[in-house]
Amino acid sequence: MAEPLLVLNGISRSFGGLKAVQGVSLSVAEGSLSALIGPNGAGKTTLFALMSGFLKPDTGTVRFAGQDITGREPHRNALLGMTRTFQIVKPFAAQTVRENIAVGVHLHERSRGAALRRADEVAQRVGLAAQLDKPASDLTVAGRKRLELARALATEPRLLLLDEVLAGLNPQEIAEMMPVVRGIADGGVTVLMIEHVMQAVMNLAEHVWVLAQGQLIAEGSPAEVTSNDKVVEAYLGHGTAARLRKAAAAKRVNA
Ligand SMILES: Nc1ncnc2c1ncn2[C@@H]1O[C@H](COP(=O)(O)OP(=O)(O)OP(=O)(O)O)[C@@H](O)[C@H]1O
Repeated sequence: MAEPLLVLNGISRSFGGLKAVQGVSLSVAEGSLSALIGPNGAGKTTLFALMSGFLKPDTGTVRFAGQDITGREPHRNALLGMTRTFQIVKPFAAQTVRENIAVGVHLHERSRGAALRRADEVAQRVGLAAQLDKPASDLTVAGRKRLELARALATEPRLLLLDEVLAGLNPQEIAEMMPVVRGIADGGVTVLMIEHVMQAVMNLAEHVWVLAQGQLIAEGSPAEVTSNDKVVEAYLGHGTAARLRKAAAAKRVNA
């Protein structure tokens, strides 16, 4: 059987005395659309940085596309097909949307003309075709999120790591963005997303990993993890699962 596209084995990373990520092992299957969730400060972004080479793990290994890439620079990982987006979106404000997307295309394409033409195709995929000539600074928050997605997609990833692409969007913008993410996965790109918007996790993800205080505490389908006591407690505090069950039982008796 072919090795999964991404395999983490016992990954740990501390910052001073803080164990941000502790002994995380997981495998991402090629072609899947999955999510990494967990409370604030759980270590999700750190784990993305460890996968993609922005940080080096203290211990553990990262394998991607059949190769050991532990500690390898992000640029080399992008060439191999792993690209991440960032929570804080920073486009080149004075440049047009087309030029910003072309920056991503240039990973594999030297010709300026070809990169700009390819940018138009990528913009189409994320719903930015009408904004191509605008400076990036003119985009709304939702537009900037789409641009961040487009720049990543322009590098032609096999694995796309999305760090909260829905954060800061209103419910309508979230509803409009979800099919874009689905479309990218349907187009053959393996997607792993960090996401706090549970509606998106429930609707999009086939598989979910839950991180709390640097450790994986659960994994499974969205329905499985959201009904897991450990997960409820990680989000809402110790004893919550029991309290919720008690409240639900009392409600049934009173009904
Ligand atoms: N470069 C760093 N130096 C020191 N501490 C860091 C660094 N990066 C992250 N941390 C700490 O590591 C822990 C995990 O942070 P991380 O950003 O990975 O969490 P997260 O799950 O992505 O949180 P959020 O959902 O709020 O974005 C936090 O306590 C954070 O303060």
